[in-house]
Amino acid sequence: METADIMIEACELQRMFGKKIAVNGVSFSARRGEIFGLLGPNGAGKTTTIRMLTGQIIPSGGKARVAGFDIVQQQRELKRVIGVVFEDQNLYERLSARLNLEFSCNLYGVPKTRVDEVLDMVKLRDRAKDPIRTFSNGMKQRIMIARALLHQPQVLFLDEPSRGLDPISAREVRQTVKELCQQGMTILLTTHLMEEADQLCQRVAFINNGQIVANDTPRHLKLAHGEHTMIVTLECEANGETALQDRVLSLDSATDQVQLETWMREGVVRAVHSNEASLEEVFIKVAGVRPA
Ligand SMILES: Nc1ncnc2c1ncn2[C@@H]1O[C@H](COP(=O)(O)OP(=O)(O)OP(=O)(O)O)[C@@H](O)[C@H]1O
Repeated sequence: METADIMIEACELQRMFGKKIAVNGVSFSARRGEIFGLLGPNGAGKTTTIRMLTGQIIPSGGKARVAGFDIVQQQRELKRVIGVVFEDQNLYERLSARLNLEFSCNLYGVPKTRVDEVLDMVKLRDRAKDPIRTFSNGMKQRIMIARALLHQPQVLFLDEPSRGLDPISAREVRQTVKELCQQGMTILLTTHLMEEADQLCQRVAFINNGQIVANDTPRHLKLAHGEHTMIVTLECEANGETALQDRVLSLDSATDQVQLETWMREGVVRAVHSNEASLEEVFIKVAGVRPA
């Protein structure tokens, strides 16, 4: 991997709050154009990690660079290259989407011509004139993302982007995140929704009790830690009628393989499906706790 392609590099990051260790030696890296997911249950240390990487709090130990800038020594440069969306939706409800964004342009010295560009990026230009209070929560979230993109950051940080959203709104937000990634944006998001991470992220790190317990692509994690099973659909006779029944067999068990061969010989197998482990199952196995 070219060093220039590493957009986030965290090395042994640590953060104490009094005697409590919220983040305990976290190391990972994310490449340009990648969606990297930091996954873990409540209190795992996800938000604290993001707050350090975005220069909002100072680490108690360790180092990190974002887009090449040291998160402690080069905060001014850092702020120029990152966009951040935290959970609370602090938009002006009575103002239109456009005025909300123009207000931020004034604050950050960005030309107002940029507003239409970011509205296009989140596919809300047709709603530009409408007051925010008429927007769904998902649309509000996309306006927050648009606002974070005004100054053309290279790395976008999203803390629980679909928390509190209904499934349709959450899907819209995920679509926006995917499109931004396709345009080359590097995105670090936190989530406790394993399904969301599986759909979106090229790489994920599982975090629990302030420590990373696994870090890989969702596919590799599922292959390495998931159980290898298949679902066999059998045709059975019951009370003179034919019924279908699903049975789960382990791919790693010799006994189960013999069983499958027997069913095949008997001609009762209707279908065989591979049964991939979910990321949630892998998290529980690796971290020893539920992600949510
Ligand atoms: N300002 C603070 N003062 C004291 N303790 C804190 C502070 N911020 C976070 N913590 C503690 O640090 C730990 C990690 O919190 P953090 O918010 O990073 O977790 P999280 O993974 O983002 O959880 P959630 O999904 O609930 O937001 C928790 O035990 C939390 O109570």
